[in-house]
Amino acid sequence: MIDKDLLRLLGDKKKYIVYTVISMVIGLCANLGITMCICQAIRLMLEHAAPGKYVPTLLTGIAALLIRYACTRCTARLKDSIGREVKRDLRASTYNKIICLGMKSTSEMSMAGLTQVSMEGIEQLDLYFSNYIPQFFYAMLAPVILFIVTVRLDAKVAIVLLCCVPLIPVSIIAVSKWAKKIFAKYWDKYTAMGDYFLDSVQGLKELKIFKADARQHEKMNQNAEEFREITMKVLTMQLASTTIMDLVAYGGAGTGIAFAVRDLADGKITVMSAVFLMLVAVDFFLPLRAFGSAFHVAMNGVSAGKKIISLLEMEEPKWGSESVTGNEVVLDHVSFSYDGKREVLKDVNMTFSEKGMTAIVGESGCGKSTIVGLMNGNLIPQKGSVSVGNAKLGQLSRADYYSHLAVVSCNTYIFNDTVRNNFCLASPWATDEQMEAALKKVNLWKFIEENGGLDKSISEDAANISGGQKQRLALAVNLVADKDIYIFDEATSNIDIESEEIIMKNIKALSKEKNVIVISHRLENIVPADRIYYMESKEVKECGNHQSLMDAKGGYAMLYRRQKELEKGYAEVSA
Ligand SMILES: Nc1ncnc2c1ncn2[C@@H]1O[C@H](COP(=O)(O)OP(=O)(O)OP(=O)(O)O)[C@@H](O)[C@H]1O
Repeated sequence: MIDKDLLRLLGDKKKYIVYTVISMVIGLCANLGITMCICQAIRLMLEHAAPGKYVPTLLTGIAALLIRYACTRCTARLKDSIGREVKRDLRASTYNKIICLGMKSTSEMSMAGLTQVSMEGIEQLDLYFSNYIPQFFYAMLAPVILFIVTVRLDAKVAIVLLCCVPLIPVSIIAVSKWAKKIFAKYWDKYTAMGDYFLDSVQGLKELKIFKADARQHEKMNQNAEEFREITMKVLTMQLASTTIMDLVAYGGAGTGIAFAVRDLADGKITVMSAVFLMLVAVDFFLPLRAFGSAFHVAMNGVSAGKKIISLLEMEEPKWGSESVTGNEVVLDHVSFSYDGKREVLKDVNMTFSEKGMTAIVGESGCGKSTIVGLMNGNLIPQKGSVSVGNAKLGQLSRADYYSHLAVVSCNTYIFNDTVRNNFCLASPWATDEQMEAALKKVNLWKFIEENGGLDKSISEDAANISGGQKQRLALAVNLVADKDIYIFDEATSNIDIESEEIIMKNIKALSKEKNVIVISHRLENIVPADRIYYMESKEVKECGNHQSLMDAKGGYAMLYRRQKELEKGYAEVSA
């Protein structure tokens, strides 16, 4: 009933659970004190005692009431602390994990899934830790304490009540299997609905253009309907379970009371004992009844907790603490597979010199972007190694390596901020003059100057500038950052010829000083490269400069000629 894995997430907060249970137990004892005082008062009334005789009972009752009040406040505060601190710690650890995983986190778990797990999943776990776990221990202790107190008054009644108590956990266990399945499905449906919604909103433009929005709308409705159905199942299950627990609790208490009344009628117990037993009979069951209610809410937290654990247990790219000593990047007999079954890179050897331009080309799907993933440390090769300078990538400090590395791709993110602040994110020390010079290099300064200068605001994902301007801005930001190793992964795809030419001119100039690695579908762009690796179905097939590869008349030459013909044909059609 308590998940050990989830308990581990509590860390050093376990002590709060102990304090909470102690506070609840003291509250129960105070409650028993109040009940005893009520019984004593009834006895005094039956004996027509003088008012002065009520004073000690009244004072004891008030003291017990105050203790009870203090315990209730204390329990609430402790539960609140558990919830707050667990949430804070889990938010910090999921956030740190997402940061450590880098791009891996978003490639292995959908964005909606990540958001739901790190926001709502953690909220659900709050109830699991702050309510369910303390209630579990309290529900185990309370009937035993009550038994010890009542057994001396009427052993038969105490035994009957204690024997009926386990019926509640039995009913909880009976529905728990059903509940587990339903809650697992509930979370799956919930995240699926979130994924679908986010996907549809992100692709709304395409949906409108394809006139597929109505169909997507229907699918979204269907997802929402499935979620409604599973939610109704959850509620039905909770209602059924609560009804069963109520029957057991009040049925059990009723049976105990019936025995007490019979013993009173037979003269075996005093009126005071009978009243006391009647008043506390239901208390045998209420803690377990409350535990049963917490159980259903907790089950939701368990499903969310499992997802959080699977996120926290995802293997992180391994980094060390060494500093970068050189900028040459070497892939030595590298083989890689995403799923451990299908190899996507096989025995790849590549050298990217400290200075100069090296290109990787090949048909779509041959493994070029996978090589970028290996070079930026987000992927780890199963065989072979990636080295930078004299050190293996895994030995380097990530912060130090990233201070030497820039990766510019067609979807480099531009933040929803001013142009200046986008520069400052990468280079906090950058001056306005440096930014202006970089923007001039990429032929963007005139546009920026006419539109508010460096204070121009860029909207989310650069929606208020063109694709070519966005990519030129990304290049300018990275030029100012002044790194040593530049990877351009399809940095010029989907943009106008003018922007492409400007970017390629800058890349070539950069390669005089830096290690520049270019991946481009358009082979014309990599003609000036000092070295070209031509890949075909996961392997490096050819290597050399453009002329030597053309002379070799192999796969590269064929691909280059085919592209040239296509471009010529396209130019004729468009003319
Ligand atoms: N995250 C992933 N999980 C599983 N397989 C993947 C993943 N990413 C890529 N692949 C597979 O690995 C192979 C190499 O993909 P990669 O993206 O490296 O190729 P590429 O040469 O960059 O392709 P393109 O030129 O189209 O961008 C492909 O068969 C692809 O389906």
